[in-house]
Amino acid sequence: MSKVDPNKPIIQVALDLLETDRAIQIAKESLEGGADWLEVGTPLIKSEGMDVIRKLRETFPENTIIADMKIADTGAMEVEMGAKAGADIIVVLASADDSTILESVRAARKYGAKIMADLISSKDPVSRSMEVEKLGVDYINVHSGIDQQMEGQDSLSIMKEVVKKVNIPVAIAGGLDADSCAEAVSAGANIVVVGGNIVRSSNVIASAKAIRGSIDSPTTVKVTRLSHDDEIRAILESVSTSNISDAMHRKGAMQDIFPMMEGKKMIGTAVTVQTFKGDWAKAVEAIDEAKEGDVIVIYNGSRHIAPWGGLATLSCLNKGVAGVVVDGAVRDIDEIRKIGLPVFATCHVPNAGEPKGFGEINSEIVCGNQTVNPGDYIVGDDNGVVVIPKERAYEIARRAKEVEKTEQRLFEEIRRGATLSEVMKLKKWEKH
Ligand SMILES: O=C(CO)[C@H](O)[C@H](O)COP(=O)(O)O
Repeated sequence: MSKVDPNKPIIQVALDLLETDRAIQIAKESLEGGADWLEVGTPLIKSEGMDVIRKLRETFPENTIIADMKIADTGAMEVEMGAKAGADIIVVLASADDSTILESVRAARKYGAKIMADLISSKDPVSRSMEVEKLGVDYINVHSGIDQQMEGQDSLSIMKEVVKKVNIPVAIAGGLDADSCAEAVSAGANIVVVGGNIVRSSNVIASAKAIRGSIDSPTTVKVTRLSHDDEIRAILESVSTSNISDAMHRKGAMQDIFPMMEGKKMIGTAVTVQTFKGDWAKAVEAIDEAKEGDVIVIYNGSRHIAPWGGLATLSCLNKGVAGVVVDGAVRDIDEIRKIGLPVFATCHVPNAGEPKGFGEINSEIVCGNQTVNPGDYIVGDDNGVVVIPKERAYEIARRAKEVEKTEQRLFEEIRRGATLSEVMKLKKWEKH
């Protein structure tokens, strides 16, 4: 097992996968890219048991292997299992009872293994890190779990406090990428634990190399902080409506709403319009209410009379409106296509209604059979339109990004010759 050298930060690649053979392949690529330690991720252990540790030990006899068992109880028995299977370091939950941690440490000593305490979900991580150090653990992992990351929690600020309080090596985990790894190492982390941004990338070697380069010269990496809204938009820019639908468990996709032109991506926050069969006054007045980056979302209620056309579309350009969605008809489709603003609707027809002024702007509406509230994030592409409730926007954007990264890896494996059924292991994972 390699020692922790304060001058050479360690990359611990978290193999959060479900199959042994894919884990071994990605481990090989990670090591080629400069990773140091191999972590058998919790999902992999739950899916394949101790055999995956044995297999990794057999394949990588010289590398440090971590079993991320997140032990909560029966410390001695579970540490013995992991150590005998070939793990050098076994992970226990720092929130486990002191007796569990003590028993884990005793068993580790007996089998020549070490203990890493994971602070995930600890109520007071800084205090707990000092307590578990006294109990004899060898490493502390300051960790924002995958679900916590999706809600915006990050482990860097906690890690900066922990490194001041303990004398044992400190790891950090939770959605780390090259920039945040550099920031973490600059702030005192000895070990960076990276899962998704290596193992769910289409080019594992390059991703590992990028992280190796960033932590070996952390001062050269400039970390840019985006506003919350800009960060959400940046993530949504990199995913499809299909990824978002998956992230929302098939919720959010509007029905019978189609792109009026191909190849347009639309991301924005909803300005909603409730109108009636072609009455275009409120729809057009909504342009005046909209701010840059908004999407005007209109419930029209008719497939035959349009409340929207070329003039209104052109008018949107003056306000920086990101796009328009109409549950119903639009017209002047030739002009709309020339203007190029993303417009999504049920259909297009020649006739429009009158500007009578019935309806309301910025109330809750139903569009494409989906509830839309003002400020909800609206994303459109060649597949269609999805609505993301504003209060879940960051979480869903992050989860959609994880879906996209996983798919990138599957595309790569199919390019290497596997079939979709093989890469998905469909036979193994059919619901029984
Ligand atoms: O232990 C874990 C989740 O419980 C992960 O291994 C850890 O969070 C690192 O993965 P990622 O970089 O994708 O967050």
